[in-house]
Amino acid sequence: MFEGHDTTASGISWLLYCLASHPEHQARCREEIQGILGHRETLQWEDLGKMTYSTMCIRESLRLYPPVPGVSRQLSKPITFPDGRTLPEVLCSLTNCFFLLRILHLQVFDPLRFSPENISGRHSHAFLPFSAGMRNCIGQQFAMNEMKVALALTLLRFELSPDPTKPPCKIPHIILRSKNGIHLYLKKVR
Ligand code: HEM
Repeated sequence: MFEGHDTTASGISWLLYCLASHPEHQARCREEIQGILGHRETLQWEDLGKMTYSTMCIRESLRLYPPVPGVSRQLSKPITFPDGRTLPEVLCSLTNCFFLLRILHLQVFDPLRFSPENISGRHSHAFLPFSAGMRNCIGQQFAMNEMKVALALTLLRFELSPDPTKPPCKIPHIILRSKNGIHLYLKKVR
């Protein structure tokens, strides 16, 4: 169940963990969602586009905890780089998004990395949770919307905090999981 199921489950789980671990960002997302919904308890399609801060948090969570830690490709023909070095056709090249995303940036949860001004000069391939090119994720918009809905409906009802006795232990298999699960406490908001 790679496409569209385990990926989204992983994305939502790590997102909730990130926000549980960063109450200040969790509160800001909740305020944003409450401001958009007012007295409503369900989301409308138009609401999703207004979740600016929550979207930045989702992207930051995908950067630190990419549900697909790596993708592999087989070259259909050899490539020669400008400096003369070549990659042969048979080589299966692996882009380790997990490595890439974590090494190129600080390992601190900072949603403002994805503010409009901060992303304006950034290369489009600097952030690759959904891969890129011809075989990128066809469900990425759907996945982002699923994550927004799950986040909004959860934060409207619950305050999240991590269980300090059971920190998650990441295992970057095909899908990024936690070996021991992700344990959070939920407290009713109202
Ligand atoms: C957070 C959620 C998701 C993440 C991080 C994610 C990530 C990815 C990545 C990295 C790839 C490329 C894999 C590769 O080339 O080896 C991919 C492919 C794909 N994804 Fe997603 N995905 C997510 C959700 C979804 C959803 C919700 C759907 C469908 C509704 C979906 C459908 C697909 C399909 C069909 C492919 C194969 C595309 C192709 O080979 O042309 N994904 N996804």
